[in-house]
Amino acid sequence: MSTIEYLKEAEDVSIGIEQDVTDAVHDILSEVNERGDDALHEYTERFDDVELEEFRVSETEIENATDELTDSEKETIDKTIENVRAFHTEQREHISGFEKEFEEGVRLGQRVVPVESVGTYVPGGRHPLVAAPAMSIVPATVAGVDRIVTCAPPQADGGIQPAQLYAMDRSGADEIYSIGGAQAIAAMAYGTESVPSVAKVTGPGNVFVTEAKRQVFGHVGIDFLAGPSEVLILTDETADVDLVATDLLAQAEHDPNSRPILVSTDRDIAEATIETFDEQATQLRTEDVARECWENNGEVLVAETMSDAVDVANEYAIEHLQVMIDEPRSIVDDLHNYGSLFLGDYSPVVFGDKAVGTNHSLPTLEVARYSSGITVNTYLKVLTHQEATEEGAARIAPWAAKICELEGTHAHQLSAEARLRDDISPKYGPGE
Ligand SMILES: NC(=O)c1ccc[n+]([C@@H]2O[C@H](COP(=O)([O-])OP(=O)(O)OC[C@H]3O[C@@H](n4cnc5c(N)ncnc54)[C@H](O)[C@@H]3O)[C@@H](O)[C@H]2O)c1
Ligand SMILES: N[C@H](CO)Cc1c[nH]c[nH+]1
Ligand SMILES: [Zn+2]
Repeated sequence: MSTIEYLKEAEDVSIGIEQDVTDAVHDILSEVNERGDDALHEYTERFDDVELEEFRVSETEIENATDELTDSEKETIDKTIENVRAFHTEQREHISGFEKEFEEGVRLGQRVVPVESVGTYVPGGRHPLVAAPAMSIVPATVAGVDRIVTCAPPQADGGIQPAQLYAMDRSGADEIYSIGGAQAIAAMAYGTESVPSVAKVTGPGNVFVTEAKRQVFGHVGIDFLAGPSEVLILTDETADVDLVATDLLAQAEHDPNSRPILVSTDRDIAEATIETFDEQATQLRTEDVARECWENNGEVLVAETMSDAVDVANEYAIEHLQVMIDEPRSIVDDLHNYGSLFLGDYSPVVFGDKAVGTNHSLPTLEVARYSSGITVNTYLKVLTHQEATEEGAARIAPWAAKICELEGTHAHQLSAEARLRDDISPKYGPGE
């Protein structure tokens, strides 16, 4: 049993999505499915406050966005895309097919092939996230996906924010649409007059986007649920309180529904962080959202021992797990539920969010208990195959037939028995 004490506890500890969001999203999905572009126009006016003639972004708009950026801005974005490509290319090299003779005359194997078409959502409501296109689109290009469709919400002028649009194009999107929220997920899942349907929808977003992905799952594939950002920082008595507070704020500013959590083995550090968080928040241009988030969802826990703290981290199965203790590597083997792990004072979440090359599209809502974040695997299928020679088949047929007999699957039994050969097949049948 872990011994922990809450200095600050979120009032509503439910990690689920509220029923009113579920209902609203259900309506949006049904309307887009039934009425296509007409519904997209209505929702874009209602939620994004713009009227659009075309959802598809033209080559000219992409060129204009590119012209609006300075060389240095473009180089910065290119560098992030390059880093994400390098990391995911390495990842691809560690996923392989194989074929092997498991029994004489029976070869079994697997091939790794890309999903044919994907739709990637790029968040852009509060902040048009500029590194986000690389995170969803680049791994799809590395996997070899044939058709990559991508959507981001329109800004006040009706277009996608220039730096974000540039990043979507440079990351390798084939088709870019200016559509946000649940309606974008619906369009990519069901297809409309303007937007093609795809086999799998991926990418993070707010609660509406996340719930929409949950509801379209089955009709199309999804990556996993990647909702409002979360961080759990684990500290001991050596932590630098200023850094801890800064890094909590960095996720709190994302969304009022974000979850910034501190678990410390040292009470003084925990109390000082609460004070410092408050002081630093006043300096932020994003203070309102960060405070609302901290007020509703911020948590501070004191754990008696490091082992208790590790148990708490595993129970939370948080999106970003930041370890700011004397020897961060000493507990790595004990940590097994997280989206991505950040070790030491010099590896803040923002590096993974924006720059180093690991993926920032990560599971939230305790989904890290069963899923990892976006990897090249997200866009691949592992397809198995088998080939037996006549002799190999004759060796397998008896026991396949026997299993069928036990089940009563008669046609299966006959299919197996059609491959028996008196000279090879071992004896089988009742009593043998
Ligand atoms: N888990 C991850 O990997 C990850 C990564 C990046 C970002 N994020 C999260 O993405 C989110 C981005 O959220 P955002 O809101 O800024 O952008 P967003 O693009 O996810 O959502 C904006 C859209 O939400 C829709 N919307 C807004 N209010 C609505 C309402 N009342 N009803 C129905 N639809 C509505 C609008 O259509 C709008 O276009 C944040 O929560 C952030 O934490 C998560
Ligand atoms: N922290 C987010 C993942 O939850 C990713 C991100 C992108 N830009 C800023 N943050
Ligand atoms: Zn972030």
